[in-house]
Amino acid sequence: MANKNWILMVTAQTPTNIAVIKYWGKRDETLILPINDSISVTLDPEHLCTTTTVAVSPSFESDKMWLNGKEISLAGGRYQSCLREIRSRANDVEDEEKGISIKKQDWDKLHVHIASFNNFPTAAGLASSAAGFACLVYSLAKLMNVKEEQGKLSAIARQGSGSACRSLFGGFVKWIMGNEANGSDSMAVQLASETHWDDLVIIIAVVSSRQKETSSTSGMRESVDTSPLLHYRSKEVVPKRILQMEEAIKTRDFPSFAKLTCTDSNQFHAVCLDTSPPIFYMNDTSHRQVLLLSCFSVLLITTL
Ligand SMILES: Nc1ncnc2c1ncn2[C@@H]1O[C@H](COP(=O)(O)OP(=O)(O)OP(=O)(O)O)[C@@H](O)[C@H]1O
Ligand SMILES: C[C@@](O)(CCOP(=O)(O)OP(=O)(O)O)CC(=O)O
Repeated sequence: MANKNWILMVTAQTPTNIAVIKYWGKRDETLILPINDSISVTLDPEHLCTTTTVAVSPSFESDKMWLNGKEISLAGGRYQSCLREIRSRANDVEDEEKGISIKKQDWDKLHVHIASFNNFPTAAGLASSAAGFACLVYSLAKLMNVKEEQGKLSAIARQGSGSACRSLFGGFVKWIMGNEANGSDSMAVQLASETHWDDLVIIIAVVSSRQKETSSTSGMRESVDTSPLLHYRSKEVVPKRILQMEEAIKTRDFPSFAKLTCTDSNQFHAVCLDTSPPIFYMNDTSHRQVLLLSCFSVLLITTL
């Protein structure tokens, strides 16, 4: 690696996912382990998605990241966890055309530059962290020739943002909460592929592009600490709903799918109100939309 005049790049695109049985609450904040299973639908990549380019070069002096054109700090534990986990699984990379040969052991000394763009509002309740961290992990894994299967990669993306583990798969996806203290069994699995339910159309109505006042991370922390309803929900309600939702997806039973989705979303917002001080994610426009759409018997999957 004496020659410093080379650069190797990988670009990937990852869609966001919308939870139909929601994740809200962690049992481990560092490893990002949830208090209940969740199920989501991954959107088509051409709609709401993240595009991330990761590059490596011997001339880079430190790891750096730009989000939507602005440099952000990689110091946070979440970015560091993803980088560390992927680096520890890196393999040899050969690019004969460019005359590049990176040995497994070189990856610890090389730095990466990351540029990521969301084609939808960031931190506004449309799961930008899901698409963002899934895309980051996927593109880094490609760059470093990581050979793990998708489930293992989902467990790494989970350490960036919980919902990100579900965006590693298309179609209908379940995040199994797992029981192990080290998080090894907390990962996403695909329930059904993107072609399973072709006539299901998801409409995303963006009622505000403004950044949420309470991030999901701090919101769920406050709910875990103060909401009795959340603990009832995670133990008594979600396990049954997960089974019912899996059945509704398997049999393409739209009335059940729609009812479960709306009921779960309403309970999620009820938990937010039960949190002290209460969290308000819906605004007047979203309330009016939910009412209007229920009049037309159409399903609106509320993202938050
Ligand atoms: N493309 C990206 N690459 C890496 N990190 C990202 C990307 N987009 C967003 N993030 C991270 O995710 C954070 C936003 O996460 P947050 O959970 O608050 O909002 P959201 O994911 O848009 O909404 P929600 O999860 O509530 O639906 C950003 O502040 C940033 O740290
Ligand atoms: C309401 C949700 O969208 C919350 C998503 O929360 P995040 O995955 O963004 O939270 P962190 O794990 O702290 O990054 C429900 C869901 O996607 O299941």
